[in-house]
Amino acid sequence: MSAIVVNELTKKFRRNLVFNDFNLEVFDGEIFSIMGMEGAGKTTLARILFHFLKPNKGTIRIFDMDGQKESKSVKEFTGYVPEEVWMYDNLKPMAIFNHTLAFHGLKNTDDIQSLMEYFELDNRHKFADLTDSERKRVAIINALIAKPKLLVLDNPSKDLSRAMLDKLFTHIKRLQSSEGLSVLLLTDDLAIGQRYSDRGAYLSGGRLTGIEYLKDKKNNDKVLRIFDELIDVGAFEEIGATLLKDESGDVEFFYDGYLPTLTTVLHQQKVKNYVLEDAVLENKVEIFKSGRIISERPVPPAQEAKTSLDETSEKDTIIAYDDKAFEAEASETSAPMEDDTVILSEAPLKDEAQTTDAAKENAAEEIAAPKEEQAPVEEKTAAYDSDSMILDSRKTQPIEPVDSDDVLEEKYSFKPKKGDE
Ligand SMILES: Nc1ncnc2c1ncn2[C@@H]1O[C@H](COP(=O)(O)OP(=O)(O)OP(=O)(O)O)[C@@H](O)[C@H]1O
Repeated sequence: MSAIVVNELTKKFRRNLVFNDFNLEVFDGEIFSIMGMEGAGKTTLARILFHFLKPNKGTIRIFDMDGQKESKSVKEFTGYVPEEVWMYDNLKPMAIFNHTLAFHGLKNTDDIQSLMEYFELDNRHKFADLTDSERKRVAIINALIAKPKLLVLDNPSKDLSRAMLDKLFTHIKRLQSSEGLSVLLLTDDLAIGQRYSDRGAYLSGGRLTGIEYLKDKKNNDKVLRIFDELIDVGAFEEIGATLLKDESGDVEFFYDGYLPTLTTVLHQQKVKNYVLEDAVLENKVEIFKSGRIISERPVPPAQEAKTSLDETSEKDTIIAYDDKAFEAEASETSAPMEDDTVILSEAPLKDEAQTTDAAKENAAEEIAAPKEEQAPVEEKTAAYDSDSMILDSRKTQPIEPVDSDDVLEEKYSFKPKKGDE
């Protein structure tokens, strides 16, 4: 049984088609990341999964339960850490956690203490007075103490330092092997997705592209640079190459297909001056920033047509879970960020309405409020210094108002009991 199965999901906000026949399967016990630019639809997907938003079309099954009709039961064994955390401002973390345990009928109060220590959180301040990082950690602990089978994390890197993220995923991986926890990680940071997931995919144009095994994955991603004049770009695109740069005498493609096919085309096109190099994450980021889609990997021909392969093309690049490879890539891709490539806190959407049913259904659950970001105090670990791989499509994704019946619930909060503060 899979943790999540989404079938032919379509979601639009007025004329803005966010999901278009979108399909997803997250296996039981895996960490799956969906990586996409800001505005690609990650938060919308999370809200649909938890029935806070109604899709126009499609089915959602969470551990084989109907994500919409049985959403209340689904919430009993799932945890959601939203990008923007909303909680009752006057409560201290401990009171919030005790409420959550009571809601789930659990008594594991020991977990609260150990998780607070692990995530370096104390109980001195009310929620309203916490930093964004502390609020996010409250949401994480709140989700974990309910012992979920599935955890959905929406953009955790927005408020957490790399060191804290590393702690979070160390803990998650422990739960993955001891309890079989499944995780859906939604992120606009490719490095985070690649770093922590078993499998991942890119969300673009309302669909998932390029599902990849990231753990221990050796891949074939290349960048081809051609310095000849008058190149037939179409001939390369036909075999799945994605155009990165098109200037006379300086053309670049991203290619992750079968290399002999590429060298055949190079040969046919009589290309003389070219370089084929291992791609770095930055190349993929470039593609996603530009809105282009990495083509499906072409199927290799049955008979390997061995041609005069460029020496460098024989060398595989290791992306993802191997630490050393990650560090190597991180150092290659740590170029300064462009002006428009910063993480930004998404302003809460004011045009969403709330229905009383959904509000009731989620009473006594999480979660948090938007706040100006403060610099996290945790130390950065050297391996995670490639901060530059953040995607941002703000300028191309205006927020449109939505019909009120599109939204089942925007915020979910709970009412505190007397004496909680
Ligand atoms: N309630 C809403 N009303 C109207 N448009 C919406 C609403 N919620 C989301 N959208 C639009 O849907 C698209 C997807 O937004 P969403 O927040 O899901 O993206 P995202 O990938 O999570 O981005 P971010 O990283 O900024 O959170 C955007 O174009 C956004 O403007």
